[in-house]
Amino acid sequence: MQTFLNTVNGQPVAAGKTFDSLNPATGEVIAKVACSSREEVDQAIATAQKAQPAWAALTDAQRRAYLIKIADAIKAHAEPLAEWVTREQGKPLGGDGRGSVPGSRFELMGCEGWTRATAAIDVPVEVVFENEQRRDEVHRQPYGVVAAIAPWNWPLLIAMWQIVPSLRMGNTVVIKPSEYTSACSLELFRLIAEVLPPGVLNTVSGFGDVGGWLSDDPRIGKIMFTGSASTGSKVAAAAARNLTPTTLELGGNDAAIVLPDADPESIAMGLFWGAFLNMGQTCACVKRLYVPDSLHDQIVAALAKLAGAMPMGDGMLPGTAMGPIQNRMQFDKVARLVEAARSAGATIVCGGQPSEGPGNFYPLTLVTDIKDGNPLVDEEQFGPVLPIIRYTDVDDVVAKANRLDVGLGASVWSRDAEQARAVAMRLQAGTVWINQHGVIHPLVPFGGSKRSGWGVEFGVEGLKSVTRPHVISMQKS
Ligand SMILES: NC(=O)C1=CN([C@@H]2O[C@H](COP(=O)(O)OP(=O)(O)OC[C@H]3O[C@@H](n4cnc5c(N)ncnc54)[C@H](O)[C@@H]3O)[C@@H](O)[C@H]2O)C=CC1
Ligand SMILES: O=Cc1ccc(S(=O)(=O)O)cc1
Repeated sequence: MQTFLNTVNGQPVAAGKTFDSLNPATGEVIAKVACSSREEVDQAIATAQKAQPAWAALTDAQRRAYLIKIADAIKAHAEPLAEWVTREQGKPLGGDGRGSVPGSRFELMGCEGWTRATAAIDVPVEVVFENEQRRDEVHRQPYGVVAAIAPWNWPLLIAMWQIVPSLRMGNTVVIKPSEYTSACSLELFRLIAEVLPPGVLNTVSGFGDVGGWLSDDPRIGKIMFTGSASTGSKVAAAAARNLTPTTLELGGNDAAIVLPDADPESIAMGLFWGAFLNMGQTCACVKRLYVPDSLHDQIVAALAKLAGAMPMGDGMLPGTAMGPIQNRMQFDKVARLVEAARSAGATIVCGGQPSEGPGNFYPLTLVTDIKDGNPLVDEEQFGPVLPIIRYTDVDDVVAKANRLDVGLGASVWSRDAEQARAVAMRLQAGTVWINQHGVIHPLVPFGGSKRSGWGVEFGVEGLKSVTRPHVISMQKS
């Protein structure tokens, strides 16, 4: 069985302790993964620190050229990487074209596309003030070593969102993948490190303690964390001790509001994938669907029809549209929330019973006759379950959408763009989509409001977030 190793200074690090990586579709052990010791974390940070000045001294054009090499390497290895993602994360291989199931190949296409798009962004020097006496320019300087801590839901894509902007702006990186998806991640990082100067991208792996050692190190110039709010708050506490600037991308509980003029048939597919992309294991998935009384039955029927048409199984098998839940912790959470809803009298329209046999398979589940306050509505399920809640009054539904302490995304669905925009403007979320949900873009800032995070990723703002401003202020006369 293959053991996946860390890469430090461009070299594999011999494994001391290892842990198992499981296939969520079968429960089988598919790989061994090195577990970093405290000394190895220390060494990875020291290596990144040593390599950083030379990396920052390259011109922006040279670093952009490295990003293109990274994109080319991803493209060249996309298929085996996609297979590892499917075996370890569970999402189906799917396709990479319009109309195909968005699975591992889609994730790899995103990794490549995001890298190329980030290489193409300009971050010009800003002249913020100029008159006859003075000129003030804002340049950007890298923070130094970025500590990146990644989750298991989109293990490669989210890691790329941390690595690529950091490198582009002259930082070096130490990244820790989730313990649930380390094999596919370490393989990607190894391939990327191969095309970079030694020490520019380094990896550590293991459990929460490894993430803790990394985020609590005073040599770290910037932390980029994606994961749960509870871990995010531990990372923030470590960052506070060292005064380390930190970006946090945490969970959400996105509301989608269908307005009474919407056409159920034409929005059903967008709502479906908005809720069930990656089996709902996506931060910016619809987690609560609010529908007007007048459209309730039509929307429920249209979503149930789509749910019934999605074959679920091992993502390596052709034709699979939906895979397993990635891990038992998440599976148990989903099962508990559905049971809580059922015992409170909710209707389980479809799904609701875990499949027999090996693997973390949980059917696509639609739940109606449920209200705000039920744990299935109020807690982020992060799985293949969607509560559908009736409403009659738009002011009331806006208040419901805004009542939780998280605010990553939200969406409004209507035939009338202006009416939808007016509702969108009242929603408390980092992004409010209209007639789509979770459709992120490499040039558009993405981040949470309230307790869904700190800061944004993507676009110019994302690049600025891995730098500090450096003001050059000149007297002219
Ligand atoms: N915003 C997002 O993109 C994501 C949010 N989530 C949310 O998080 C929940 C649990 O997902 P997990 O991946 O288990 O999240 P998690 O927060 O437990 O883990 C995320 C990463 O943090 C690391 N970590 C754990 N303890 C740490 C510590 N004390 N210091 C530093 N790093 C530490 C983990 O090893 C992993 O690499 C989900 O139910 C979902 O609600 C999960 C994945 C992505
Ligand atoms: O399209 C892919 C995609 C969309 C959202 C996210 S998350 O919200 O950051 O989890 C991940 C991948």
